[in-house]
Order: sequence, then structure tokens, then C-alpha cells
Amino acid sequence: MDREPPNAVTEPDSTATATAESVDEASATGSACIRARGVGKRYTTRSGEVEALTDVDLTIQDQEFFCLLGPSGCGKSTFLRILSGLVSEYTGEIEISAARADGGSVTNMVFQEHGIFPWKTVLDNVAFGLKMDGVGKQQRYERARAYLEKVDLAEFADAYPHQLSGGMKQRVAIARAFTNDPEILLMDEPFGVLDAQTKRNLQTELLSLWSETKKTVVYVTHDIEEAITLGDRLAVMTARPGGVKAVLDIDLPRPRTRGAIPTDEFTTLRERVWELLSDEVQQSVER
Ligand SMILES: Nc1ncnc2c1ncn2[C@@H]1O[C@H](COP(=O)(O)OP(=O)(O)OP(=O)(O)O)[C@@H](O)[C@H]1O
Repeated sequence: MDREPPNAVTEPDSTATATAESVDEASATGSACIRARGVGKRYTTRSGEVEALTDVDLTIQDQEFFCLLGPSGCGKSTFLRILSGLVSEYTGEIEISAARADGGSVTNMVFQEHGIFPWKTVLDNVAFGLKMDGVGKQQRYERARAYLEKVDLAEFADAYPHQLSGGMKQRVAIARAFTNDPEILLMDEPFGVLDAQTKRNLQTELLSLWSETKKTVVYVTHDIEEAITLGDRLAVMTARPGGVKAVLDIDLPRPRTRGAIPTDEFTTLRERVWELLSDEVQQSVER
């Protein structure tokens, strides 16, 4: 279960990176939902300390679809886990301005491995978070069924996860996340293991749910094209210890349905992002 996300200061760190900050603020619009200032994280392992993050400065706007790209092991998941409250020891400052009147969780994580219960039906999986929040059976099933409908799984409400494909399981995880109605969705490579066609379909469904509900989404991916297809902005992270190398606007029209994205702009952005990312990938391989 997700814990409440951080909203207070822990061990203020005065070494914020000026470069990343100025890029970030220059492209930001609207009101801030998440502010990270000088965030750092070290893990202590048997073989010593691992510095996962250093001086992460980011402002993510309310209702924004924000993507995080970076080489493997640069701390993307760690950053999401800090935002979710799953990792509570870190340096620097995280402020989350979103709040829920009903006291439910402000954030909801969606992982690559679905995180659904094999012994529960699809419907019970989707309604699980609401049950934990004390929502009555009729109301939680109604909400869960509505989202199952939106992700095309209405007829599988009584099925069990082992009867579903990987893409269907991920649909269940997404339906559950939206049913829980958090202010912020934290998505950790949710479509990372899916085939290209399934991934494309789920991206379209996710964008449609996001534009309907206008949640703030922080989306981790290794896939440059996915980040450009989905995001309003994207951050490229440095090799570990991860910091923010640059934040780019993805100024492409929406809805970003197949064929609606201008090819030239898409290609230019992809090359720009790859330029920023390739050195970091190289560095992470050399370590
Ligand atoms: N619980 C932990 N204990 C010790 N070290 C950890 C822990 N979690 C992550 N790390 C280390 O912190 C670093 C960052 O890991 P993290 O999973 O956040 O990176 P990532 O960018 O999400 O990686 P990937 O893209 O491969 O999923 C890695 O070196 C990892 O080994």
C-alpha cells in the first residue's frame, strides 16, 4: 500500500543546481503541484553506500503529464518512491501542494509488474483501494466498473489475473489507479515489458483517461518516443547519482493520437533528447 507522500521539509540542502533550476522554471506554467529542491538519496548496502540521487530540483505543475527519462540505475524509481512516501529518508525538500478533501491518498503508484492480487477478481482488485478507504461496496463497485469499462475490461470483471494477458493486467492496474482518484499518479515504466502494439494502445487509453480526469502524472520511462508521445514536459536525468540534466517542453498538439503528431517536430525532439541522454547512458555503462 502507498503511504502518504511527503509534504514537509527534511534536512534542507542548500546546494541546489542553478542550471537545472533555470531550465525548469523557464518552461513551467500553471501552479506547482510538486516541488523538489536539492533532493538527494543514499542507500546503505552491505558493500557500502550507494548515492542514488543528488541535488534533484524539479517543479511539476498541477495537471501536468511529466516524464522522467534517464539511464538505467540513475535513480528514477527512487525519486518516484520518495514522492509516494515509500522512501522516507532523503535529503533536501519535497513539497506536494495537492490535497484530498476526503482524506484519501494523494498519490498512487503504478508499477511495471502490475501489483495486482492474484487471488482477487479483476473487479475486487480495481475496487481494493476504495475498500481500504472505507468506501461502501455499492459505491466502490460502481466506480470500479466505470473504469473497467473505460479500459475495455468490463466483461472481465469476474475473471482472475491468471486469466489475463500482460496488457490486460496492466489495464487493471491503471483502472485501479484512476478508481482510487489520487491527485497525483506516479507511474514507474508501467508499459515497459509490453509489446509495441499493446504499449501503443495503452498509451492512447492512458492519455484519454488523463485528459478526462486531469490528474498530475509523473511517468518514468526509458523510451524517448514514449516520453515525447505522452508528456507535456520531460526531464532528462544524469547518470547515477541522478540529477536533472535538462527539462524540455514537448510542444506538440493534443490529442496525440496515431498520425496526429507532426513527424518533423517529433523527430527533432527525439534527436534533441537522444543528444542529451546518450552521454549519460554512456557514463552509466562505463561505471
Ligand atoms: N533499496 C535499495 N537498497 C540499496 N540500493 C538501492 C535500493 N534501491 C535502489 N538502489 C540503488 O540505487 C540506484 C538507483 O536505483 P533506481 O532503481 O532508483 O534507478 P532507476 O533509474 O529507476 O533504474 P532502472 O531504470 O534500471 O529501473 C541503483 O544503483 C540501485 O542499485
